[in-house]
Amino acid sequence: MSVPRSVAAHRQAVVELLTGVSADRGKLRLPLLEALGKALAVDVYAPLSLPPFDNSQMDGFAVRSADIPDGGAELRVAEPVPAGAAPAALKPGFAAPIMTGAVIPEGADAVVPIEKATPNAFPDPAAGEAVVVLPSVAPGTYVRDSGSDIGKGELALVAGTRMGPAQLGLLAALGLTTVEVRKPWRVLLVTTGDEVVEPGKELTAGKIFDSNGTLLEASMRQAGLDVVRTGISDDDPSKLLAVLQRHTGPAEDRVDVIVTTGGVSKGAYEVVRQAMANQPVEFLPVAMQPGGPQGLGTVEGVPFLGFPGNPVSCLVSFEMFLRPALSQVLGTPAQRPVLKARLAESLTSPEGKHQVRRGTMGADGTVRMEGGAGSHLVHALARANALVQIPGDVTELAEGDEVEVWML
Ligand SMILES: Nc1nc2c(c(=O)[nH]1)N[C@H]1C(S)=C(S)[C@@H](COP(=O)(O)OP(=O)(O)OC[C@H]3O[C@@H](n4cnc5c(N)ncnc54)[C@H](O)[C@@H]3O)O[C@H]1N2
Ligand code: MOO
Repeated sequence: MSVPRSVAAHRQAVVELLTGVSADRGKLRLPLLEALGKALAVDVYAPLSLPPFDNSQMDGFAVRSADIPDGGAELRVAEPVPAGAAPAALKPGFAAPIMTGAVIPEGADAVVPIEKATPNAFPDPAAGEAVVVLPSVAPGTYVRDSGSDIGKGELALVAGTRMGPAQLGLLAALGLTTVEVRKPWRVLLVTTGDEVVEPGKELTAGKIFDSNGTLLEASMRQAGLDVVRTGISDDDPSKLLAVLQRHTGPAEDRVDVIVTTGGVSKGAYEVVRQAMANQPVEFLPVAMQPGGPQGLGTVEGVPFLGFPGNPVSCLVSFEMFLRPALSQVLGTPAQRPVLKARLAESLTSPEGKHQVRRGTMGADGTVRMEGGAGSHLVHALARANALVQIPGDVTELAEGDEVEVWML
């Protein structure tokens, strides 16, 4: 019986396994929204400045600050400047009603918010000439300078950046409609087990629906991977190996990583273990629960990860090993946010095993457990928003104790 490997050592082994894969699958030009979650393939430089022109930060009056001495001044009201208009220059002695985002007229160098004007409402342009009394204002007040966010020609996003909402929003602000991203890695995902049937099919005695396929495909897609599914493999090892080998050849069908679920522990029909008998794949215990039994190696040179079959175990395996390793090797996906939280309840944990409980982080910084430690508890998993990390040397924690949580 081999000594269980630590969580950190197993994660490092996954990193090393993936480091051997060529990270460069080429580039792909996609419409912005289809690039969500993918990694930028090239540096992007700003084709224009942001803001593109000096503009007002407030609804108010654009003024020449030199026109207003300490104590304020009465100025004549000029033509209003709505957002989107190209205004005329501001004459000395005038104040132009200006809206947030509108171009600062030539000659103006500050904005006085409408709340500080007397009267504190914009005059009706149809009512003829008007005057307004304004307090003095320093040059530059409430003016958003052209290029103050980014200047034309500056580096907007560096190659490798993960395209989230903010990054895509920036590219849209720069007027871009498409972006070059790294072609995502392709993962072959195979769920196994004679007892497992596709959702939607008939559930006969002793059978259960396949939750792992959906759970892991969703996790992988969220992490920016392309997923190839084969359907559920039964308990025939030679058939399983043949399925995997269809995706390990030099052709188009070759994948970058293979992930299976189930068939890795100590039962009499461990299909994944048996299928890997002549492949450089190691089956080993990791000192973690859920996700203790793991398979790791290569099939015809393609990295292979054999996750355990329990649904929570395979999700935890993905979050603890594959997702962080991808972040490290590819730069995407982003790491899960790691927080400290206070336990809302006491708990116990098995000695010598890093336990990953599922919990809900509250707004008050406490975390409460969702369900028990069992790795079959998919309903409790669906209520959780965090993985609660309990190190292997901790066996008891009291309410209020601090724990590390990974936000899902
Ligand atoms: N004698 C021992 N038995 C077990 C050990 C052990 O060390 N000694 N380890 C236990 C632990 S921990 C885990 S985790 C599981 C891992 O088992 P396998 O990876 O071999 O997976 P299966 O036996 O195929 O399935 C386990 C469990 O999960 C259900 N399952 C499987 N696939 C799916 C799916 N696609 N969707 C939903 N549920 C699935 C399956 O029906 C089983 O209930 O082994 C323990 N046993
Ligand atoms: O380690 Mo298994 O993954 O508990 O359920």
